Amino acid sequence: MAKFIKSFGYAFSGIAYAFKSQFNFRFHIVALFIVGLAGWYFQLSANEWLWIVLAAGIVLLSELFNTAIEVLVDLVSPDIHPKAKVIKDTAAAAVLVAAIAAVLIGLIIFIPKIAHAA
Ligand SMILES: Nc1ncnc2c1ncn2[C@@H]1O[C@H](COP(=O)(O)OP(=O)(O)OP(=O)(O)O)[C@@H](O)[C@H]1O
Repeated sequence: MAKFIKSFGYAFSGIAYAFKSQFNFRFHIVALFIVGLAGWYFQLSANEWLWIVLAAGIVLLSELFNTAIEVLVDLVSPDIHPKAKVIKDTAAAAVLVAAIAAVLIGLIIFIPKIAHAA
């Protein structure tokens, strides 16, 4: 049990590192908070919340992997290397793809509600 709790501590320290070091991670947390407030205001259905949770999870997951990959590349290749560039750029692209999907999901859910309220 102590080992299980300890592993949570390690995971939270990873989240804390990403939060402190990555502007994008903080930006996505703020965006998620705003989406949460909007969801509460528009009284989203359970299905709509599921999509929001999935989108947010994928964005934060990709941010955390991107952070881990950046640190790993800096560790193994502190000097400039074309492959280090490809690895970092591809990891960043994964975040971009997740963020675009999340924005599209947000638009599909919120645009009809905003149009209806206007
Ligand atoms: N060792 C390297 N060799 C070649 N290109 C690199 C290297 N490190 C970084 N780069 C290039 O610079 C870009 C930015 O790298 P950096 O490590 O600053 O990441 P970042 O996305 O700006 O993250 P951070 O949030 O840490 O600033 C990378 O996407 C890559 O194109």
